[in-house]
Amino acid sequence: MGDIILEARSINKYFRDPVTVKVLKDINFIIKKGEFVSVTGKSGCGKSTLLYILSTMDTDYEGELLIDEESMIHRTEPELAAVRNEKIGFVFQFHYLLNEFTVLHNVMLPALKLNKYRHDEVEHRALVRLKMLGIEHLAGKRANRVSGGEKQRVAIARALINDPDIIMGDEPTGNLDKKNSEMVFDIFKRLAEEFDQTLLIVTHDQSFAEKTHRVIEMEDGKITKF
Ligand SMILES: Nc1ncnc2c1ncn2[C@@H]1O[C@H](COP(=O)(O)OP(=O)(O)OP(=O)(O)O)[C@@H](O)[C@H]1O
Repeated sequence: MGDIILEARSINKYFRDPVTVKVLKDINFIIKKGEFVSVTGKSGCGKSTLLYILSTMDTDYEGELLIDEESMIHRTEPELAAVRNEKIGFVFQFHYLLNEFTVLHNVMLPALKLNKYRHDEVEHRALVRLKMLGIEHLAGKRANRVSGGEKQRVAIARALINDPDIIMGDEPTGNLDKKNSEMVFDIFKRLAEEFDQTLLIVTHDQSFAEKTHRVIEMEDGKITKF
C-alpha cells in the first residue's frame, strides 16, 4: 500500500431543502499517487458536491474520506483547515487571487500560513514554481495586471507551493479559451508525468477528460464508470 492518496468509502450526501434529496449515492473509489484523474458528468450530477466533500470543506455526509490513509472523520474544523493547507492544492474556475498583491506574494501566501519555512525560503519556493510554469517574469506584477491564462498559471503555482499530496481542480479551464485550456492541461500532464503529482480534476470538458489517465463518470449522484 502506501501509495493511496485519497479514498472515498460509501459516501452518501443529502440536501434537505425543503424535502430530502439524496445527491451522492454510495460513492467509492481510490486515487493512487501520481494518477491524473478527471471527474465528468452532466450538469447537476453531483460533481461539485463530491469535490466539496473530498476537499474536506463539507463535512455533512455519510461514509468515510481518507486522505494520505488517514480518516477525516471526527476532525475539528481547524484540523481540517490544516490538512487542506498542507496536503491539498486547489485550482478553481475563477482564480481567487488577491488583486492588490503581487503575483509572487499570492503564490507565497499558503506557505506563509503553513509557518514551516523561513520567509526567504518561501520566496525561493514561490520563484521556483513560477519559473517552472514559465511566468517568473510576472513575479513583481500586481495580480490584476496579468492575463486570464497567466492568472490560472499563478493559481497553479500557488496550489503547488506546499508540495500537496493532491491537486484538486473544479472546472479549472472553465473560464479559459481553447489555447489557454490546452496550456493548463499540458501543465497538469507535466506535473503528473514528470513530478508524480496526483491530480483530481472536475470538468465537463470532454476533450480535457479523455486525455487524463483515468475518467470517473458520474450520473445522477452515482459513479457509473470508475
Ligand atoms: N445547497 C443545495 N441545496 C439543495 N440542493 C442542492 C444544493 N447544492 C446542489 N444541489 C443539488 O444537488 C445536485 C448536484 O449539484 P452539483 O452542483 O454537485 O452538480 P454538478 O455536477 O457539479 O453540476 P455543474 O456541472 O452544473 O456544476 C443538483 O441537483 C443540485 O441542484
